[in-house]
Amino acid sequence: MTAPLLEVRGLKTVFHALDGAWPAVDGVDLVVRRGEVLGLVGESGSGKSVTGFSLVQLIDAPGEVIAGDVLFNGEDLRLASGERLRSLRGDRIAMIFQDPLMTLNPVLSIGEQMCEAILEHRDCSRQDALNAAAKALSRVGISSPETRLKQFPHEFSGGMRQRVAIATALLNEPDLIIADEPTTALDVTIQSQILYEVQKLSRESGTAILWITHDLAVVAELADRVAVMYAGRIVETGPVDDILDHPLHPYTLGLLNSSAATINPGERLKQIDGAAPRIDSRPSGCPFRPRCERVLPSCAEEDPMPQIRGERIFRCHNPVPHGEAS
Ligand SMILES: Nc1ncnc2c1ncn2[C@@H]1O[C@H](COP(=O)(O)OP(=O)(O)OP(=O)(O)O)[C@@H](O)[C@H]1O
Repeated sequence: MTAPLLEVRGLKTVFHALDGAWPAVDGVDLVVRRGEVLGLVGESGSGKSVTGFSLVQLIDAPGEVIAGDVLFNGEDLRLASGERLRSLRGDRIAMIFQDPLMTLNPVLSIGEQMCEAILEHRDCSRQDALNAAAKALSRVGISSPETRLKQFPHEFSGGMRQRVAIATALLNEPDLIIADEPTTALDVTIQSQILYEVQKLSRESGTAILWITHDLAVVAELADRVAVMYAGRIVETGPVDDILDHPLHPYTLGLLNSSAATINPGERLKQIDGAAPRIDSRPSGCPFRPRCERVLPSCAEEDPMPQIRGERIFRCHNPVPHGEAS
């Protein structure tokens, strides 16, 4: 088994409000191994993005990371200086967002900003940086890269802009990419192309990816392993095929039954009843219990601890038995 590249233990991030400090991320444990794609999946508001930003210490007030270890290559990023974090971000760890304009500067040409991203972390000539940028654009399927480098972000379509953002993220061959819903805004064909290319690139360069998404179809297509998030914690983790074949947590089963991508032709989609709780009104015990079809009296009394079954970890008092995953 490959050594973990990223190991997160007990990560807790709160948002301070007048009436208290409410946990958006509530004791998250995660492992990302070298070169793998880990899909972090869950409904809106489950805490996926806040987890991504907490990992790289990019949480601003009123948010605050208040507990946990974030070990990247063995180094605890929670203890790293601002300077050290800046040098890791964009070099060993890159981020891609749903809106590529969060990473692309609208007033600089693509070539200028890609060069800058290289020269900030590498000692090489501007011409070498430009050559590397052109190569990176070709790798994500952008033709005539030399011409494209002279253009500005607004001269690219949404899909092309996202490819540029991905090419920029890959420039310094990072060990880890944190991708937060980067294909959600794109049409399905472009989404598939980008997923395929990112998977290929990660395999070629050994880059691990934490892919944040609410879409199980993306996870099924791209990920090696999956972590399912609900109400600020990871409720189930395991290899993607095992989770899709036999979810153990009723929430994972609910997500599968409500995704067009994972049900059989002719079957009906079934949404999970109710809505995810707000961070300031989470129920005691298991936070999923008001929506759970397998709820037991003990679920109100005791928050389930993580249980390990082979490569699977889940938090549930009444997991889905084999053969009932539909
Ligand atoms: N700046 C903020 N101030 C207060 N609460 C916040 C802030 N940002 C996020 N939250 C809270 O943290 C919770 C988790 O948000 P997060 O964006 O991580 O969810 P998510 O799973 O990524 O959802 P989505 O898919 O909609 O982005 C949300 O319920 C939200 O209320």
